[in-house]
Amino acid sequence: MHRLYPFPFVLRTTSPHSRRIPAFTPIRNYTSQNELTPEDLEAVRRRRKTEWKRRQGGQNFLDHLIVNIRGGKGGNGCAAFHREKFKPFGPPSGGNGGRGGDVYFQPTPHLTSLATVPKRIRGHPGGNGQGTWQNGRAGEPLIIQVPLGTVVRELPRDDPRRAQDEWEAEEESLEGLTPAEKRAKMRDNRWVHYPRSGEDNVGRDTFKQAEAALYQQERERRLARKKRALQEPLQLDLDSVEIQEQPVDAPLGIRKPEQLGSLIASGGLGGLGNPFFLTPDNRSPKFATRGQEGERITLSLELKILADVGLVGMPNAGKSTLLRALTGGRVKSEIASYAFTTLNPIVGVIRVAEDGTFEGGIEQGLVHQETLIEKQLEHDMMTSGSYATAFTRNQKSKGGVDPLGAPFTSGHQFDLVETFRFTIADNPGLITRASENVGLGHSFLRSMERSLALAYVVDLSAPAPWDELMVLREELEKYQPGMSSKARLVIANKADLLGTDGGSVAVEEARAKLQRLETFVRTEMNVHPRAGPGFAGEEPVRCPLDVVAVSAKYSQNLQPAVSLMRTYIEQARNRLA
Ligand SMILES: Nc1nc2c(ncn2[C@@H]2O[C@H](COP(=O)(O)OP(=O)(O)OP(=O)(O)O)[C@@H](O)[C@H]2O)c(=O)[nH]1
Ligand SMILES: [Mg+2]
Repeated sequence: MHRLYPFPFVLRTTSPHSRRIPAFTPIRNYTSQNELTPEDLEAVRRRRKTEWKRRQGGQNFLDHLIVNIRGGKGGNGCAAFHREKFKPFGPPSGGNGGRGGDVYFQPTPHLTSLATVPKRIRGHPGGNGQGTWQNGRAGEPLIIQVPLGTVVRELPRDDPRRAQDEWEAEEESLEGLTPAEKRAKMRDNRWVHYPRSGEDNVGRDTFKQAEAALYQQERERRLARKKRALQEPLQLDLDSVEIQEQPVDAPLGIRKPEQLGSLIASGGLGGLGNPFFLTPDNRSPKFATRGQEGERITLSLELKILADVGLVGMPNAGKSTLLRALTGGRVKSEIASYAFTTLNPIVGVIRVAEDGTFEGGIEQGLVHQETLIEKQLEHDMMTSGSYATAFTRNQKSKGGVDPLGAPFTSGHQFDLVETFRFTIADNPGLITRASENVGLGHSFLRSMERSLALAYVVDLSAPAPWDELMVLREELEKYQPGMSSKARLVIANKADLLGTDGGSVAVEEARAKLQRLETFVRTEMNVHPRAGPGFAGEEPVRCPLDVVAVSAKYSQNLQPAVSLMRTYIEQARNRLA
């Protein structure tokens, strides 16, 4: 049957020409309820553009996915009779079908994106039964690995993205047939007949009884499934890896318990062979049942990136540079002077030592260039052979003279004194009207909902950095009322660009600008905006913010920022504990 979709562009075909269908194909034959307003079209166009941007550039990071899953189909039962010399009427000997394979989700720490999870998952089918009482083999369980921190939710029955269940699919395939044709087709889908006895079977009472019982069981199963989906829809928070230890005194030769994960969709039962239908008044049943369809379920998967601190800022504020500086260049976040360099969140780990130093702060004067320049430098060094005599990271930390640079004096055995570590997420830039999905939208903010603290990053060299702050706060509030109260810190980046000529006037100006920013934050930003339904009529929440001026590019003044972040995290963790 041809279906009329409200959006012509959601139709997926394998034809290469389908890509050329413009997004705004005129839509004809529209009923009034399908009428699309220009705003709808604009919203859809923006969503598609956002998705396209997020996927381009080889970054196949995915944090939200809808998957359709089917358990494996059970194998068919067999209708056969035992044949042996001098035994003219052997007993029925058809084997049962094997059970369909179940589908499991197993969380694994090795994955960081949902990109590897297939959108359509089919369990393995069970084998068919055969003559001489041979049962079919059971379908192997299918284990799908998902990243740790995946939240699995079953889509409710009224969600348009939900795929049909097996009965709805059958009903649709029967549409337009006469009742007799429907009955015949349904019978075909459920029964296997002994050769040349189909018509004869259908007229017999024993078959009719068996058929009625089968339909009855099916109705009960369908009802039970509906009830389960309504009362206890599947909801899983896969944030721990299951570890099953084999007891140490287990006897030799016992197989290790297999780690399957969480059961998502069970396979269908195998069909029954004809011996099952043997009764006192039917000594040669010439029919068997087919295997049942596996359970069908549509799930929404969401990946929670768990970072303690999230960086929020306009494009080009220097968030990626800051992440590189804080992690001592370990995180290769891409840096470039154009907007929207970062397309997906990136998480880095900051390791803090006992005395407050952190890994990124050890090598003084480290400069974080733009990715392109850095690659060129690396290439030049590679071709000139300078790497041949260079020290490795570990050699450097043991003290000694690096042939490439100045003597390395710190001798910091970092791993020995690390006392605190936290994670920090670099995010794509947020701009005005991001909450309306302009720019890269705000979908990445989802992963920041769970951050313990947020830090605004602004460009201090911009004419009015305070305006950026207002926009950022407003967008956070529009995304989720109350979210901006998580922000604790304002990082005024690119401080190196102020007072560059060294003249006292320029330095004074720079100081005045920073002071103005601090005053603005103290007076305008310390009270939570009373936006959103949850905040109407409540006392304004006080949320004082700290301001730190840094230069991410030249790794300067980062230590105060790190110790402040550490304080927020410790406070938040204590509150949670
Ligand atoms: N002078 C100076 N330039 C900086 C500093 N931090 C970043 N930059 C430059 O600012 C530009 C943007 O830096 P990114 O780190 O890519 O900015 P971003 O905020 O991650 O940008 P998006 O990913 O597009 O949102 C680059 O050209 C950096 O070299 C700094 O402290 N001083
Ligand atoms: Mg960036």
